[in-house]
Amino acid sequence: KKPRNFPPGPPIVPILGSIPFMKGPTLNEKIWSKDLADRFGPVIGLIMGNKPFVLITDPKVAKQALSGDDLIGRPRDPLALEVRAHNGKFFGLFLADGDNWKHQRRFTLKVMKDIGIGRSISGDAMLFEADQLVQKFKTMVDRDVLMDGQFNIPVVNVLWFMLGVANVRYSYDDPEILAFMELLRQLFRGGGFLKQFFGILKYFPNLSGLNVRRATNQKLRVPIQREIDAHKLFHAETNSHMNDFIGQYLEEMETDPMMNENELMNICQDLFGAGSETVSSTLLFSIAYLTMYKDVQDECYQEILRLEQDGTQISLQNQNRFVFVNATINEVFRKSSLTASIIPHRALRDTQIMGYDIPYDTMILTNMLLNNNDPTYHKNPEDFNPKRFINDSGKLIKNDVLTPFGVGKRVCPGESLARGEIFIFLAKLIRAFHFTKPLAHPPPKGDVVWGMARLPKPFHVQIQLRK
Ligand code: HEM
Repeated sequence: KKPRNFPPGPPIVPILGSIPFMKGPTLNEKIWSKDLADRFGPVIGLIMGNKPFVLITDPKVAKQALSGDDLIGRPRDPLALEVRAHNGKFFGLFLADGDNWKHQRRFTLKVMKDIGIGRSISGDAMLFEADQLVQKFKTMVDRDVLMDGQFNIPVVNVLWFMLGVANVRYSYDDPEILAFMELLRQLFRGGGFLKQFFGILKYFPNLSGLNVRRATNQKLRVPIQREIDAHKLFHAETNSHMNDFIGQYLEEMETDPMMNENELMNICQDLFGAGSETVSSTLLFSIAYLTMYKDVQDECYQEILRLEQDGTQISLQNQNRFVFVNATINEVFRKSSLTASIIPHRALRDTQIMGYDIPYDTMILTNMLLNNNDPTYHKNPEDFNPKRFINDSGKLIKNDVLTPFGVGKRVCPGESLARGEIFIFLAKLIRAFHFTKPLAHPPPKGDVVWGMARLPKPFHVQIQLRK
């Protein structure tokens, strides 16, 4: 049964809930369709399986709803409970909620600000990785190259750098990092939030991918645990201060009873899980769009050259001066809609949105995919046009509707890190290479495959060294 005064939505039937009354061939297409918003408006009440679920399609309503405290829980995903919970409780950042989550998040944000983006040293790590990538790409020029996974190692290296192995970087053929990366990829590509509507899937662990997810998760913990142990040993032997994330967390544990090794392990898993495929996929989408829209690629290159001639090098400190490159990155976020929605939220108490009743435990999603393609917010949304993010005075426009990192109290803690990395990698690549259509394969079209997010379908390009 639908709850009383629930937001408007399609009728429901037993077991499947609203699904038979939603248009589209797949569950993803049914949920993110324009049809639902056209029929029911900005706040839509659905029943999925037997669970109440509210989809917010208006960006202003989403911003307001998510900035309060009522809707910042995370649903108790029955499949994630099997894989990540201890005694029925979630730890870390991604899946947890409540006071413990708030505490861990506050500490993580503080340390990430100190070491992640605020310090030039992490910018140096990004520049170093970007230069290695340029060297790697130089071995692939003048032929068709399959773009799939090229950015994973440099992106994971930057994360390892921040978490705790500042003096070690993995090379492109290191078997251990390749295996680690493949696990992250499997988790992200095979995942999908919508499976959680159907708790029954946990009784079919092979069919639902639960067994693979469980094994992958176990394997991911191994190198993280090794680093935690190495930090503990180093601290015990030298008693010296450690300024990377793992080191700072271990030191905090000595005085703060809410911090413990289990939380630390879960946070590290979350940072890798949320911070690798997202960034590398955005970079892949960027290469696809730059190849498709040569004029945009040329304008990025001209900006980089112009600033270089004025003495402005590609660096985190100078990031804001590269207006057109940053506008292009925003347009990649909009056009790809890598994140079609926020990660599902949960009502922590009975509450209201726009006068409708939202009962405790209701799942909440937004529809950023729809907003990103809505002509009310983005003129001619089908065009790839970075200039929509630049005003008449040549400054970057902050567009409140484009929110790839979410909004409100659970907004992505990795936004600055991600934007910094994407900028540095992309600017360095555009400076060195020209990306053109492949010779013997179909040209990229920005095609998407669904996993935990909308991910780029592998495509071919030709890489030419700029003279
Ligand atoms: C292109 C890159 C990225 C995009 C588009 C992205 C987007 C998002 C979105 C939409 C959310 C959900 C917000 C919500 O539920 O309301 C999120 C959460 C999160 N992201 Fe990111 N993200 C990116 C990169 C990163 C990076 C680099 C890191 C860390 C190193 C990271 C760590 C996290 C974590 C830990 C959460 C969960 C936060 C919580 O629930 O408190 N993300 N991200």
